Order: sequence, then structure tokens, then C-alpha cells
Amino acid sequence: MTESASGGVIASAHDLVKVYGVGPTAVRALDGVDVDLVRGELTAIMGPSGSGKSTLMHCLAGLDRPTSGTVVVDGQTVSSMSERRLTALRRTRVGFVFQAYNLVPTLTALENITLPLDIARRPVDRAHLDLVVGTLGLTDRLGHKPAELSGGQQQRVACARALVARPAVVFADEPTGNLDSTSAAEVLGFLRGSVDDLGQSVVMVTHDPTSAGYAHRVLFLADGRVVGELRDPTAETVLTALAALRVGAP
Ligand SMILES: Nc1ncnc2c1ncn2[C@@H]1O[C@H](COP(=O)(O)OP(=O)(O)OP(=O)(O)O)[C@@H](O)[C@H]1O
Repeated sequence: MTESASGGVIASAHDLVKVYGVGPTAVRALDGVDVDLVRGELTAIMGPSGSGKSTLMHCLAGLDRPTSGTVVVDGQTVSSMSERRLTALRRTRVGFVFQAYNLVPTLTALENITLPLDIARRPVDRAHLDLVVGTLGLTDRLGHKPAELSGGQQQRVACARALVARPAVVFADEPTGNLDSTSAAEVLGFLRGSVDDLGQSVVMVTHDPTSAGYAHRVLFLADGRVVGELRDPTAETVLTALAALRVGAP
């Protein structure tokens, strides 16, 4: 399917089931998830610990294989892809931001940012790199190694690394989990800005109602199922929805 044929949906899951283990100790982490994630939006995934947020994101991003069901990303059916095509998809169409930054300590910020492109032997679009780096306020930090940067700066480098290849979608797993509230606000503001200003699609797992308030839409998971959603959330409406859904704050 072409990009236009996939319409306004950047990633979708249909009847997604993920079971870890077998027999009496098996865990049904996802129990029939149906969801369409909209292109050009910041979608937050919330829910209590163990509700399946990371599992859903990993299945959507092609980092983990579902037990059954279908995942389509950017018009491509990820759930039935060969390992080789999955690797290519992850390299070229998907960006990742993790809680732990995952920067290479021996490389400079700039080298970390361009690493995925270098590995894929793709040229760096200098104008786009400058735009991303400038927007993230990293221009005067590019020669620094990760250990010489604050946590917030390291996470902004990780965001730049995810965005510089112009992926179809960026998946962020608790991107502000290690940050103080000021740095978290910077990173979240940037992720939202990458959607509003650069047309990026971003999917973010979070525990935090304030973080979810930056999203266009919040999906609530409980026991491996989508149990509700909220459009144009604020921290307050997210808290109210969590209480109403009885899925609780973390
Ligand atoms: N590799 C694994 N092997 C076995 N069980 C797993 C594995 N990964 C996750 N699980 C289980 O699947 C369920 C969902 O886990 P998942 O990490 O997706 O939840 P989560 O909502 O992201 O939780 P948290 O907010 O604590 O990170 C949990 O019961 C968890 O223990």
C-alpha cells in the first residue's frame, strides 16, 4: 500500500494478542487490541503498570512479534514481515526514543544523531539536521560526548537522532521518565512541536498525566485492552478520565 492509500492512519493494530510464556505461568500482555493511530498526531498511551503499554508499543514498532493479530505501520504489514524487512523498516521508517536515552558514550552528540543514517548508508540532509538541532537547542552542544551533557540534553540528542531520518513515525517509551520537570517540559514541548511544525507522527508511552496533556489524543489501556480514549487532553482531564475508568494513576 502506498502512503496516500493508507490515508490518515500511520499505525494500526487489529485484534492484537501477545502472550508471554506458556502454560499456567503464561501472561496475556495484550488481549485483543484494536487501534488506529492518526498520522500527524502525538498519541499518548497510558495505563497502570503491567497494562501492556510497552508491549503494545514494541509490537507496533516491530521490536516484538505479536502472538496473533495484525500490525500495519505506514501502510506495511509489520506483523508478517521477514526479519530482514523488519530491520529495514526499523532503520528507515521508524524512530525510537527510550527512557534511558541509549546514546553511544564514545560518540559526540552529532555522531550519535547521524548514527542511524550512517549505519543505513543514507546521506544526511544538512538543512533538516540544522532545523532539528536548532529547534532542540543543541547547536552549541554537537561536539560534546553524552557524559558532558545533562539528562535533558541527552534526551534531546536522542529525539534529534529519532527525527533526523524523517521517519514515518517516532515511538517514545517514557521519554521523560528520567528527567526533572523542566527538562521533561522541554522534551515534551519539542515532541509536540515536531508534530505541529514538522508534520511528524509520534506515539508516546507515559505514566504521567502532565506528559499526556501534551498529546492530541490519549489511549487508556488496562489488562491488555484499550478501555478508553480522550481527545485534546489536559493533565486535569486525563486525571478525571483515569479516575472514571478506574484504571488508576500509576
Ligand atoms: N518478556 C516478557 N516475558 C514475560 N512477561 C512479560 C514480558 N514483557 C512483559 N511481560 C508481562 O506482560 C505484562 C505487560 O507488560 P508491559 O511491560 O507491556 O506493561 P506496561 O504497561 O508497559 O508496564 P510498566 O508501566 O510497568 O512499564 C506484564 O504483566 C509483564 O509482566
